[in-house]
Amino acid sequence: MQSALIVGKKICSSLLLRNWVRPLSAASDKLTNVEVNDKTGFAKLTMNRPPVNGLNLDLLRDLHQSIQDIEKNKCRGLILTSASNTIFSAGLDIMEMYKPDQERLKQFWTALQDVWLALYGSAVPTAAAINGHSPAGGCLLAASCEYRVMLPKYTIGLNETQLGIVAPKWFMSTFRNVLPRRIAEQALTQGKMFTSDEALKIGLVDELAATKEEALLKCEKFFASFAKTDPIARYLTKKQLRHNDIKELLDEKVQDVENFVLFVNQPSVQKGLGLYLESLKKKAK
Ligand SMILES: CCCCC/C=C\C/C=C\C=C\CC(=O)SCCNC(=O)CCNC(=O)[C@H](O)C(C)(C)COP(=O)(O)OP(=O)(O)OC[C@H]1O[C@@H](n2cnc3c(N)ncnc32)[C@H](O)[C@@H]1OP(=O)(O)O
Repeated sequence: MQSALIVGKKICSSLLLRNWVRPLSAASDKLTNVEVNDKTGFAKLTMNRPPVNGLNLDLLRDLHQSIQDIEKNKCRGLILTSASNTIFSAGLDIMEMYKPDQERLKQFWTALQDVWLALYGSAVPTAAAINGHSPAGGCLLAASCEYRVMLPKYTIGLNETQLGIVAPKWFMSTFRNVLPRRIAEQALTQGKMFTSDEALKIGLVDELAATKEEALLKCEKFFASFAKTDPIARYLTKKQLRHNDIKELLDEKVQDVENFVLFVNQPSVQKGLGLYLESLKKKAK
């Protein structure tokens, strides 16, 4: 595990200090970084896998560990964001799916399931400060949170159909939890990527912010809106609302991994992934 959890149980639950707690070790070699504001109890979980926060097995495992740690420490809010200035997350690291090692491929998908289950079902209030592009798996993470604040001039969406991929049911449930059903259906079938303005208009994000700092503040303001609610009642309400989506994946977790492995190993899918990777690399030249 490479996550830098820089808060101990004491700090998080007793809320003693005033500012964001500084990292204990340099953040540059960590895939995720957690900072807890000991005054508010809000945790900032930053993805830090340059260049694009591609969700590979290691980053997913780190994310899972960090979410669990934040949860265990009874933080009062979790803000998911990115260390990059332009990318929230490019979604799944396609290298994990292209010519894969079969055992690792299973672990990879299981790790994604675990991150989703932890984030979507988190007892701690969650928000995403989307400070860059957020396609596919990046959008999944943001949409799994309860609130989203996005910076202008970026794009977000579940673009799977454009890549010849059928998004799994739990990706779709996540979208349906945020968007009106008809808009979710159109967005998913078209594989549409929305600009920040469009995302705001359809309700995929809740607010726009000019800077990352402003986005973080807006996420904190969202958490503050729960000041007068009972945390247990709040969580049980969220839990019930999300119960069916979570149960559906839990009931089919192993089958879902098998579906994924079967799908990814199809020669046509491998060919498509190879071409897509090439196109991304050509674009970078
Ligand atoms: C019914 C049964 C169902 C079973 C389940 C089946 C299937 C589900 C399977 C899969 C689900 C997948 C969901 C996903 O998340 S797939 C990933 C989708 N992501 C994308 O399409 C985004 C692609 N990337 C981009 O659009 C741009 O890179 C981006 C806008 C994010 C950033 O642009 P920018 O110009 O800043 O940077 P680039 O030069 O494009 O990229 C830099 C560098 O990074 C590499 N790269 C980018 N994205 C990825 C990625 N997702 N995976 C791996 N590598 C990526 C890019 O190639 C460049 O590399 P290099 O040239 O520097 O080596």
